[in-house]
Amino acid sequence: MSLLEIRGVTKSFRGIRALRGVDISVEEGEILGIIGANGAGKTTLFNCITGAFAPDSGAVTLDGADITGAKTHVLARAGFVRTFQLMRPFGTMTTLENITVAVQSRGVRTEHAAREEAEELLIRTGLERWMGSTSASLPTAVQKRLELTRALALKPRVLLLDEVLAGLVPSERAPVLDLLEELRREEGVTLLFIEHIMAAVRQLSDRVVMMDQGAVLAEGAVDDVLADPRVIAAYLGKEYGDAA
Ligand SMILES: Nc1ncnc2c1ncn2[C@@H]1O[C@H](COP(=O)(O)OP(=O)(O)OP(=O)(O)O)[C@@H](O)[C@H]1O
Repeated sequence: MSLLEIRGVTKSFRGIRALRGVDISVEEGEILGIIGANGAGKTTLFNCITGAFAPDSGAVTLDGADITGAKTHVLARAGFVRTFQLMRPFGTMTTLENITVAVQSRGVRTEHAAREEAEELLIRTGLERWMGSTSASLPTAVQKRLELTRALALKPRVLLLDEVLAGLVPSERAPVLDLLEELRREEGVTLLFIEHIMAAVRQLSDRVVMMDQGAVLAEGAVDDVLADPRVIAAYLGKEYGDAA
């Protein structure tokens, strides 16, 4: 049994079939890259896994337990943490306050202990010089690292990243990728990430799923999927120039 199993998941929005029977299994500790053109259904899949939407049909299981349509807070307790394409830190709070709140949300801790842990995390993710800055004032690249630090503070079992590298220039991507590699090495976190930057998909993925028009078109080892003529025709042929 895989850690996370998505079976026959469908979801429509007023006649638009965003997901048409998606089957994906994810092993514990695996890093799964999810690629596909705009509108392929990637974000809707995340929404169906993390409880933002209930699927119309199909099932999602975690460790064999049915979590289909469970509420976001129940899934958060089960260890699902998600980042969004548009980041959502509390803009008027400082970086340190944001991470302290995330640490506290894991359970009852004294404010002092939570703050200490938050400081350690911010040092680890290279954000110590921004500890006192309000989150809204940070440059995009730093906000992305803050979003990842917040995810780390929640100690995820399954982490879902939605285009965490979007809007970053290549030199800004490297520290984010290093952080994700470290997460894999040191925390053994199971990671599902949606990404258009193919260099990052190649670097991080143990396996890749390519979605097209609400369905899985190809899946397997990263080199095989990226060389698959159907993937090139449906996605890479159009976008690889920009994405690579
Ligand atoms: N809340 C919603 N209401 C209506 N339609 C939606 C909603 N969410 C997604 N859709 C539609 O479902 C389809 C799949 O969208 P989705 O955002 O999942 O694609 P995506 O692969 O994540 O694309 P992108 O790479 O642009 O983020 C699209 O046609 C989209 O317009």
